[in-house]
Amino acid sequence: MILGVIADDFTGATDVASMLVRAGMRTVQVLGVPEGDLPEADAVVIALKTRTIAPADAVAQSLAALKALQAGGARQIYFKYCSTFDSTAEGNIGPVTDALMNALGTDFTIACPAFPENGRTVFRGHLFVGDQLLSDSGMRNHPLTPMTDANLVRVLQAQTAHKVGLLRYDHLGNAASAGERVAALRAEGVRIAVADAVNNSDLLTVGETCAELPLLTAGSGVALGLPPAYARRGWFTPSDSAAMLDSVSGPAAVLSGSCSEATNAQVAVWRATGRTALHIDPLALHQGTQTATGVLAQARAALAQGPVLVYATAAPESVKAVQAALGVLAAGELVEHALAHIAQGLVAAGVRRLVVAGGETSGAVVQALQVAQLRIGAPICPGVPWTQAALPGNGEPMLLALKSGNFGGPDFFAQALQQAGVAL
Ligand SMILES: Nc1ncnc2c1ncn2[C@@H]1O[C@H](COP(=O)(O)OP(=O)(O)O)[C@@H](O)[C@H]1O
Ligand SMILES: O=C(O)[C@H](O)C(=O)COP(=O)(O)O
Repeated sequence: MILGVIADDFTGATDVASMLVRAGMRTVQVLGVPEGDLPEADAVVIALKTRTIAPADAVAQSLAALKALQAGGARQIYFKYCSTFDSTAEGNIGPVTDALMNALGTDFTIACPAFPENGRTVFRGHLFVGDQLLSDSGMRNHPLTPMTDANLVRVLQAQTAHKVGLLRYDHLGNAASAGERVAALRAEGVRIAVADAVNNSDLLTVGETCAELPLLTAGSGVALGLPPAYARRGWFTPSDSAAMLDSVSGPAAVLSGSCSEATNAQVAVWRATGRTALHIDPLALHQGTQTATGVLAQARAALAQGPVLVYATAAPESVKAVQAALGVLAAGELVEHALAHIAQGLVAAGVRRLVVAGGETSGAVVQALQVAQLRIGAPICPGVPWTQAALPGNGEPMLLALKSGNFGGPDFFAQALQQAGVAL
């Protein structure tokens, strides 16, 4: 193993795994910290569900993942978080980064969430989503991690006691210049440098500059720049390793717990087609006037007519009203548990092609399905591949597309299902 990745949510894990596969690395994703040995691969991605949990718990799980990756022989560790730097004020990007640095005995790393292909760029330390500052984008309304400050140096400095600096765009013309700037930052006592990146060329420079650091922290974008740097060092030979997933038949479904602008649009497009779309109302769930079991029964009945969408996805004002009534974390858990229960019931009813929208949602669903490992297939869109799991017990194949909330075009759900051979 060359690269060991610790991802703080499940869609982010498949996102970075997909980027590594595209760059020719044989990549396997495991879900949670496995008991036994890690599979043999160029890169192993350990998907955790630590983005919004208590910092101490996120640190403990990340250190356990580090231990497993080190036992697997990883040369470099990559802490993967969201391209929109999703975190609460307490963390967990800062606390986990600090803990991993201490465990690895390193005094310097970078923080580079940029993913220009999906409109995430960092300029002078400020994160942009398209042409909007992060704090002006839809991410300001995220249910669990509202991002209200685009200045990443300031955001990260509030999460760590170590000095945070900036590897600015004008030092990224080439790896030599970037390396000189890194040396200067280290001499100034900077331990974590936010790295600008406004295009893929910057990511290639960052990859070459950072390929021999014990640790780097990033979104999935840097996974574009690292493999070429590894190949230049003779560490691996790129191959077309995107898994040819099995052809899987059987009913299909979409479960959506993301409330991002992109997912709201995707739900609206699906509903406009007249296909089955079943709404989960968190307040009704809480009051008992709606139950996950009841929605599951409706969904199972509708499978005979074709793929079904079950969604809690809602506009920001509706989400805020639910959170005011139930509490932020309680509302999130209530919906995640409902969608996880429905996922279990749909798989028991024969669903074998499943799209899940939302990082926390995907974590809850995949954990409920007790899936241990994913083979990474071809991308549906940048950052979202189809993956293949073996269901516990009989090992029957199942296709899963774990969609990051902000990724994919308006017609993503139909596009994904058609790519998996579903007739719509
Ligand atoms: N209508 C709703 N009201 C309140 N919370 C909701 C609602 N729908 C979904 N949620 C919660 O919002 C969170 C969305 O997070 P996530 O699944 O990671 O989506 P994203 O990928 O867009 O960040 C989850 O905890 C989910 O349970
Ligand atoms: O946007 C990214 O970098 C990742 O794909 C990711 O972490 C998405 O997280 P989300 O919770 O699904 O938005």
